[in-house]
Amino acid sequence: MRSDTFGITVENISVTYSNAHLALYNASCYVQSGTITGLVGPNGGGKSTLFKTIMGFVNPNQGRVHIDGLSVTMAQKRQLMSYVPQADDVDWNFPVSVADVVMMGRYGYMNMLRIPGREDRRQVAESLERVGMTDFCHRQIGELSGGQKKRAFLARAMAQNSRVILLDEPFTGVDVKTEKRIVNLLMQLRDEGHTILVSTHDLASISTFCDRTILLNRTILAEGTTADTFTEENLSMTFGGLPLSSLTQKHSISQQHYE
Ligand SMILES: Nc1ncnc2c1ncn2[C@@H]1O[C@H](COP(=O)(O)OP(=O)(O)OP(=O)(O)O)[C@@H](O)[C@H]1O
Repeated sequence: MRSDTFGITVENISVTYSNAHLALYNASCYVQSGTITGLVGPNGGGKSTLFKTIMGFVNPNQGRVHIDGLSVTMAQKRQLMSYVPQADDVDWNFPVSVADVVMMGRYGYMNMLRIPGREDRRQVAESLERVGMTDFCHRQIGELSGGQKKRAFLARAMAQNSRVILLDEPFTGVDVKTEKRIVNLLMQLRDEGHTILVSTHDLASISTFCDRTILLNRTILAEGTTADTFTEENLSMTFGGLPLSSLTQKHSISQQHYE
């Protein structure tokens, strides 16, 4: 397909977990370079699985992923992608400070001893400043609010300075002001040339900041510009026949609930 181009190319990916659950089936999509692309689908629809496959944390049983034309392994080596995980995927009891977490984004640039240099410290300070977390840099990560945790992990992704940034539900549990702040940062990063893929259950805000949208329910159901893709018909297909008005309210929708 478009593996020679910039952006993320996902071709015919299927993922089966060890419990035999088929989380993704024959999924193909293209995340265009230099855009913010929203990834939308019901709970259990496979969004995190797609992120983890792109990051190389999960191995597909079929299909291929390319990031800026490179295989996942090569893209990892070149620090091409960074990941802001869902809050549930993080051990908040791990005894590290906010500054330590953000410095982890620089590990790929350090030698085995992981002694930060001047540029590493500068990038960490700048990233903390941009997410408004400088005053919290010595705080243990377990002692942060939900919104502060998201901002700390976004700062880590920014310090990594990778072209591609994946964010798994960055708005869950954050207040309106923090959501706006994160959206503004994502738009700045997009304008600086980063490629951003973001999953969210906040359907009401998708059309305000996502250039493109991918609809996923175990496979890709629709993709394209948000104006073309984010239609009542496509959303009904993805979420199983619910009216648009009920979907664009700020809540998450369980696949099982509507099956
Ligand atoms: N490690 C795992 N082992 C077995 N099954 C898994 C594993 N991780 C996820 N699943 C299953 O795969 C399916 C897809 O999960 P995934 O986390 O990718 O969905 P999601 O779209 O991110 O959901 P949500 O919106 O709730 O975050 C679900 O049915 C889930 O139960």
